[in-house]
Amino acid sequence: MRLIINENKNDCGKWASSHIAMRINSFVPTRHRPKFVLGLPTGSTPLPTYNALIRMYKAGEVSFKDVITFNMDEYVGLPREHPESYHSFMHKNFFDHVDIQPENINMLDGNAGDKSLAALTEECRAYEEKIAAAGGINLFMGGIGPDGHIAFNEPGSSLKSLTRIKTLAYDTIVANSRFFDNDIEKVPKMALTVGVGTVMASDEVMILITGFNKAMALHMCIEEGINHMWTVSCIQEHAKAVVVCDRDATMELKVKTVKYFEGLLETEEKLMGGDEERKKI
Ligand SMILES: N[C@@H]1[C@@H](O)[C@H](O)[C@@H](COP(=O)(O)O)O[C@@H]1O
Repeated sequence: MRLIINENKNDCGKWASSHIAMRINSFVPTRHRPKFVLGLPTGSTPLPTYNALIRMYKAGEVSFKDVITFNMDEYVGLPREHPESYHSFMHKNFFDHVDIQPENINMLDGNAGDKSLAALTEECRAYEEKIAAAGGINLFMGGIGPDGHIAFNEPGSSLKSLTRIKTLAYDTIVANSRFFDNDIEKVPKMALTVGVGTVMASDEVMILITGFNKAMALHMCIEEGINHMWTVSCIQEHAKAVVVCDRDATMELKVKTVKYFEGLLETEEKLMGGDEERKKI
């Protein structure tokens, strides 16, 4: 696993966006996977990345014309047009500003069919099937909750889980109430989410972790063992995982850990030259 420590969240956005653009631009289509497949998160953490990607698109540095996206999660029962639905979030903050083809956007429908358990379960099954039909995911970008959840894989989630319905942890409901007038009653209590196993099946995982309130989660992800109570820690087992964090999020890490990862980057820079070359590793 690589840990890229940036000074602040905007620098994280710059690093993550140029990493995504580099992967899209160097993608070679195959019969099995004709288009680049990108997994995407919502939340405040990826906003600097989305903003930077939009700038890069406008500057002609990257195009999403041949990119298929799969979003991580969606609330159950929240109307698609609701300003806090992840559907609205993604269009407002990213899709509406780039050249992605609408038919290449995939998002879970938290109002599928008659919203019965059976209909929602079928929605999740079909989502996994769609990912497989696209050839699997090249790069999954994710954020985390303060409790270390990835997508909506709350503490205790199976590390082999696939896309399914999840009941949200109380901590997550409280954390996300900031988007619902700070009223926990207004926060949906269930969501559809890709599983830990879905994220782990992608070719590469990039997790963004910024802010003091994520410091304990970063510590559990980097310095402790794999644990279903901090589902992001699963990426220790991924063959190609990169965590992009800011200085604030490192506050619970040992000085030695920080210096170790910073030293690795410095050495890579010396040996490999420019940033672009280094990121291809
Ligand atoms: N389901 C989403 C997660 O996928 C996201 O990572 C998290 C963090 O949000 P923020 O980046 O705003 O802290 O929010 C929600 O819980």
